[in-house]
Parts: sequence; C-alpha cells; structure tokens
Amino acid sequence: MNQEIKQSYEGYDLDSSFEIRIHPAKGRGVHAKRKFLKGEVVSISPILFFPNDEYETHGKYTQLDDYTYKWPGGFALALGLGSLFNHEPFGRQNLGFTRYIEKSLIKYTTLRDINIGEEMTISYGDNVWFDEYSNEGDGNKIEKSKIYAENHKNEEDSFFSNFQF
Ligand SMILES: C[S@@+](CC[C@H](N)C(=O)[O-])C[C@H]1O[C@@H](n2cnc3c(N)ncnc32)[C@H](O)[C@@H]1O
Repeated sequence: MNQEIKQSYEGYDLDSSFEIRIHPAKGRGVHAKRKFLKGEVVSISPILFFPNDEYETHGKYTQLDDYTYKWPGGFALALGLGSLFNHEPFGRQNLGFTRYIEKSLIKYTTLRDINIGEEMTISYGDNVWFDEYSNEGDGNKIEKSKIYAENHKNEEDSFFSNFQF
C-alpha cells in the first residue's frame, strides 16, 4: 500500500474481534483485531428482503443499490457486518459467503488464515460499479481488464461465480 493511503487510515473498534478503518477510496472496511483461522465463521448477517417490484420502484434509486445482494425474488440488505465487507477481485478475497434463503441469513467464513490488522473482504464478482482498489500489490487502483483476465485464466474456478452481489 502506498504511503499516502496508509497515512490517511483512521480506525475505531467494534468489539474484541473487529475494527472499522476508513480507506480514502473504499470508505469503511472491516479489519481483524485478532487472528482468524481458515474455515472460521466470522459473522452471520440476518437480511432485510426487498421484493423486485419494491426494489425497481424505490430501492435502486437509493444508496441501497451499493449494498444489496441478489436474492430469489428480489434483493437483500445484510444487517450487521455483512454490509461493510469491501470487495477484492475474485481469488484475492479472504471471506466466502453463503446465502441461507429459508432462514434469511448470510454466513461469512474465512477462506484462509487472516492476520491481525488485515482487511476482511469478499468478492462482489467481475462487474463492479466503482473504480476498484485492491489490498494486494501496492494497494492502489487496478485495471479491470487485468483482473478479468486473472479471474478467467482458470475457468474451472467459475463454479464460484455464485459468490456475487
Ligand atoms: C457494500 S459497500 C461496502 C462498505 C462501504 N465501504 C461503506 O463505507 O459503507 C460497497 C461500496 O464500498 C466501496 N468499495 C468496496 N470495495 C471496494 C474496492 N475494492 N475498491 C473501491 N471501492 C470499494 C464502493 O463504493 C462500493 O459501492
């Protein structure tokens, strides 16, 4: 990460496991305050469901559009930490998520060990709607075409494509 970005981070604690840090381009993000091991359940978010018609008429014209997940019959807002996980290009994220439709929940699980201070991220998929920054490399803005190529170099990974907003 370059010096300019590092210096502009500010943080505040949520509890003994998580803190919020504010990145100049990405906004708030969730960072680990303790070490997490691969396979740990990090968070379970109950969701608030918006049926398609309500979303089409109202939701998509509001800030909700940056936060909701696709859900059968409409869209879902993850309550709690789930809405604050920022995006990393597919393959670089350290959390996976599973939708439990019947229970109206999303469960977030670590894909690898996560060290203290690391940002906890999910992948929103290939088609993001903002200039994409990545924690890897120099931590700066990345070219979408480069990431697309990286994500598709091994098409057998594509069964993960349901890990999308
Ligand atoms: C679900 S919100 C995540 C929480 C958000 N950072 C906040 O402060 O409320 C998604 C928004 O975060 C920002 N974001 C997430 N990941 C990003 C990334 N890798 N690069 C740039 N912006 C990102 C984008 O503005 C996006 O619309």
